[in-house]
Amino acid sequence: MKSNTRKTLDEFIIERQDDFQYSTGELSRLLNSILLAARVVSYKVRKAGLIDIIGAVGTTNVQGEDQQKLDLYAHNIFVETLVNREIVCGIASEENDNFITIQGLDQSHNNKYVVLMDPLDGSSNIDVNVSVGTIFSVYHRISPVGTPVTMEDFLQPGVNQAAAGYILYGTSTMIVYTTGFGVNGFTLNSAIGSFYLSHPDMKCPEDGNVYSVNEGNYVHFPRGIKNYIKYCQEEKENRPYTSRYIGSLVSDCHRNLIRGGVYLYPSTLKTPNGKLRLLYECNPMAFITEQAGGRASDGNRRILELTPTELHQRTPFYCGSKNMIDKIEEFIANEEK
Ligand SMILES: O=P(O)(O)OC[C@H]1O[C@](O)(COP(=O)(O)O)[C@@H](O)[C@@H]1O
Ligand SMILES: [Mg+2]
Ligand SMILES: [Mg+2]
Repeated sequence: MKSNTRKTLDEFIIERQDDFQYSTGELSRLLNSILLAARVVSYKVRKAGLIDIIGAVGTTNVQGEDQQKLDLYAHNIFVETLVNREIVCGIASEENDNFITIQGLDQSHNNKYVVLMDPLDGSSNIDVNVSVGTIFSVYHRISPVGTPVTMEDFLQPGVNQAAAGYILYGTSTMIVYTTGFGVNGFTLNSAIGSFYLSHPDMKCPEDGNVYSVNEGNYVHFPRGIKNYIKYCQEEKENRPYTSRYIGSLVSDCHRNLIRGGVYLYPSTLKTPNGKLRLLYECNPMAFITEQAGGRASDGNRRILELTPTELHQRTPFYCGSKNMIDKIEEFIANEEK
């Protein structure tokens, strides 16, 4: 179907405005701001090899990771865009130790939403031209409007998310998001600068034959996960499964969302809480995956029901096709017997 006969994301947002709780158009404007920033970042990513945006800055973030130029560029573009559009009262980002308080042009602290984000996901793939992404999570504040945003506004369980999504800078630039009424994907026609509905009502197959895990860490994995990986590699039924690991959470989860499959980032002896961050990686990907009929777990509990205690806390993460997550939990439970 030719792009100009498809629905644009702007039209889609207006049409679905009444889905939003507290529907005052603010969440629509917030989503539009994220789209604006995504276009700017996408433009930079697509010519990363030609301009001085590759490589490390020389600083580290609160997780001790070397910050890439594109990490900070994306962080600054999203923060600037959200601040200037007067919609959020606070922002938390992987690239900032603490949350950012946005008081608003009239210093009234009247805005209602907080945004948590991973401005550039898959940083290790930036300078080798492999797909990367941006992940965002939106909550309605719990502190009173008119007062400065608080840490509690960010430390909400994932079930409270008003919206979540990711932008994938891959063969094309896409945005996939949910507001709790299903999952839809839109592709950017960069010649026109509009996102068009390309993946309506996305559904994650209950089963798949792909597993995504960094097997380089195998020796450090818990027994249950080692057993599950052996199970994936067995010559039985529709196995062995295919191993696919891009090393960008957004890209691996996007593939599994469309074709079925499972992404695993287990705890290891070195990192007992795994690597991925609960608030701006796991919660938004879990909300999207569940809304598409998949599942997301820390091996025992539903990710969305975890109660956060720190802004940058990590959690083991298993996400994807429902029956495959059930199987992983089974292997972990058997290990614990
Ligand atoms: O290199 P590893 O340890 O397998 O980790 C890869 C994972 O780490 C991440 O890169 C972490 O995200 P950031 O790039 O945003 O820090 C995920 O995208 C990816 O799935
Ligand atoms: Mg990330
Ligand atoms: Mg990142």
